[in-house]
Amino acid sequence: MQAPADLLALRGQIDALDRDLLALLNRRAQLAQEVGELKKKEGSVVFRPEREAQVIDGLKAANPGPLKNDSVAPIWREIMSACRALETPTRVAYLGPAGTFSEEAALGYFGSSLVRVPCASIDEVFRSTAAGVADFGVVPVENSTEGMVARSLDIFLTTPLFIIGETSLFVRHNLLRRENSLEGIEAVCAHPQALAQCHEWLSLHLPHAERRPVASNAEGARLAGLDPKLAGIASARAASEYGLHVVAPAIQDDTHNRTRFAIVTDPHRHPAPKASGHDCTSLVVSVVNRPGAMYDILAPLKRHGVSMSRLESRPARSGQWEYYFFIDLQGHPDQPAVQTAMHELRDACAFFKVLGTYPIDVH
Ligand SMILES: C=C(O[C@@H]1C=C(C(=O)O)C=C[C@H]1O)C(=O)O
Repeated sequence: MQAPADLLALRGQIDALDRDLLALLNRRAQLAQEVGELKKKEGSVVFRPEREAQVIDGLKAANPGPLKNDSVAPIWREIMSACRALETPTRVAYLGPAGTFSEEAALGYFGSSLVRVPCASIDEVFRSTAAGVADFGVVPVENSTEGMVARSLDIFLTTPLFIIGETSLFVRHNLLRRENSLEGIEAVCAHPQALAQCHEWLSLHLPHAERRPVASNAEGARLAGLDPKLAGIASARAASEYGLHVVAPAIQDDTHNRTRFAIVTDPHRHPAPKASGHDCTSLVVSVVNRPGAMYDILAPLKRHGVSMSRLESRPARSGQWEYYFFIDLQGHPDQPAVQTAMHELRDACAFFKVLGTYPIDVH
């Protein structure tokens, strides 16, 4: 049946605009190529997280609508990803295999024009990035239900890599299986964090099924694809990747479940991002255990008006100190108040390491 005339007319206008957009995007891509040539001459790096954050911030501020501001960031991340790929390939390591939330975080942050380097463990993500097999690594650092990701934080203590960005993701866990039914599931295979985040649902609906921890949720989905007695807990993308049914969607106990990821790289190959205007500086420190030690950490921040957006403690395993504190400060060391507060903090601490300074995640 012929579409009504006004629909055809509107679609005609959309087609014409798409041609204009394509021409504009190609002009943008050419400019990015020229920027790439300049960078090559200077011997400087291609990826500039602070510039990309400013591009998105600026467009959101200028957006007259009706396009929602939430749509601006993902659209321009893709555009910048495609432009960046014309300058140089971006190789990104993350906890694989295909279909993990870490992969989704990598695609959300860098856009889909990237070279995927899936790794078998968080340790391998750090190792591959340090060895130069990947330019960047994406590692989970905290979850809104389960708290910190201990393995990542432990590696941060000693890794030579530093953080140049952050991204966070709504994590929706789904029960996946070959059969579209809950009958006859003997074991649920997933990453220990996912099993923990779905604890109440599993206790209620599959009280007799074994909870089997595996290296990643995608690995659990892969195993569920091989054996009808197994189920996995993973993303909807993993379901299509492994040909499984979503037997029960969104089974996480907390509907606002979010995971925050850090983007890491080698400081010998990549400079620290310059100030973008909305930045975060991550530190790990320890103090000798004596009365007032915690006050000594907090006092310099109060004195210089620097806000702290995160304070996490982790037991030290050396026996020498009691705890390490992971601290996120709002701001960039280019700002005198932040720099002075960090100097004073360093003097008050037995151990002090800057993990990185980077633009705050823009949605
Ligand atoms: C074009 C540039 O290179 C990259 C691509 C960007 C873009 O497409 O806007 C922005 C920053 C860089 O990550 C640039 O540095 O300006």
